Amino acid sequence: MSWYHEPAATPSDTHRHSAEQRQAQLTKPAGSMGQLETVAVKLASLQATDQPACDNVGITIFAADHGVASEGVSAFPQSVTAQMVQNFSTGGAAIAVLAKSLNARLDVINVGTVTELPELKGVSDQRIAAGTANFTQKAAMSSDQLQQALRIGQTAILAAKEAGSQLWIGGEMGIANTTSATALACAYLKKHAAEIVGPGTGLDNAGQIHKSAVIHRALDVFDATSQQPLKNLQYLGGFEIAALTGAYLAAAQVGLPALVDGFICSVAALYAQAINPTIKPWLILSHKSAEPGHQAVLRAFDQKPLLDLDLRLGEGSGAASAVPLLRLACDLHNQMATFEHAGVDAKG
Ligand SMILES: Cc1cc2ncn([C@H]3O[C@H](COP(=O)(O)O)[C@@H](O)[C@H]3O)c2cc1C
Ligand SMILES: O=C(O)c1cccnc1
Repeated sequence: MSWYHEPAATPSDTHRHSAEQRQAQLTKPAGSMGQLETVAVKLASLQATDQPACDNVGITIFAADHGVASEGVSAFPQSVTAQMVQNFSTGGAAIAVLAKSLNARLDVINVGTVTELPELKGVSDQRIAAGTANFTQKAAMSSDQLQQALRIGQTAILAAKEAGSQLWIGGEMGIANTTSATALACAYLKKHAAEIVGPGTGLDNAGQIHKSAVIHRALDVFDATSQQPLKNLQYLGGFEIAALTGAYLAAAQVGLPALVDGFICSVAALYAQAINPTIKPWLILSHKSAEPGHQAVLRAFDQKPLLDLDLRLGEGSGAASAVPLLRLACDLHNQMATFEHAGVDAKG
């Protein structure tokens, strides 16, 4: 049995129960704070505490290039992946600004840009290869490379846990990775590419038709429609997507709640869940991406994302944007008065 098949930690039923009881006693009609209530209860159960908190947030961005970029499936050139890694390091990228504003720790792991990068502040060079292979021609990566990527994700989680994170956010950067994520979603959800393909960084209609044909071709070549998540990841994935999958698996195993970002991260989480269904309780969906495929992927989780802001960036930016909401949910849970304490009459 590989490490990722080991069962996830067990959320605390005792703390879930007492958090539910506390919510019922707070000075508001029961359920009136909607998902802010349920997510606070969930965090109390996952963190096994009466005082859930998201003060210490760890963010890890995995970056890698994709061979399938050579099929012309992105509105941007492949060089942007490595350039954005530099932008993460110097603080100009959206996720860097969000992390700073949230006072969250940001770690960037280069799992496979095509170009080698100089030493950069906050960036760890763990390149598995110079990008994946073009998966319309051959498997994106070898099974050994897949194992490496999963392990890198696991190691990142151990570091986040060690640093005292109460909540972990994964993010990704990789030009053409919506093509990889869409192919993976098609393989798992048994969809045709044309049903769920989207613009990614901004393809027009013709571009999306071409992208869909490329995915269709890849799925034809590999017959990857089987429910074999590891094989699908190897054939159609990216190093950053597989690292995210490994990270979601490990987060659940070490008992670290993971706030899942948009389309690409959700696909990685979907695959983590397929590999090891026990991890399910540890995933919190942050937002619904504007990328059309996300709708279909979200249906495979039995929870509603917190936000719907038409975001479609990636980098973990949607998850980071939901952190203030989670902090508010925790404050409400921890600080509101009960009916009894405030002398407010309870429901008759
Ligand atoms: C400047 C820039 C910053 C980004 N940050 C995230 N992405 C997002 O866009 C890419 C996926 O879209 P596609 O499959 O169409 O290439 C990923 O790198 C994703 O993280 C970016 C894209 C660009 C251009
Ligand atoms: O939702 C996402 O993760 C996303 C959407 C478009 C481009 N990159 C990422």
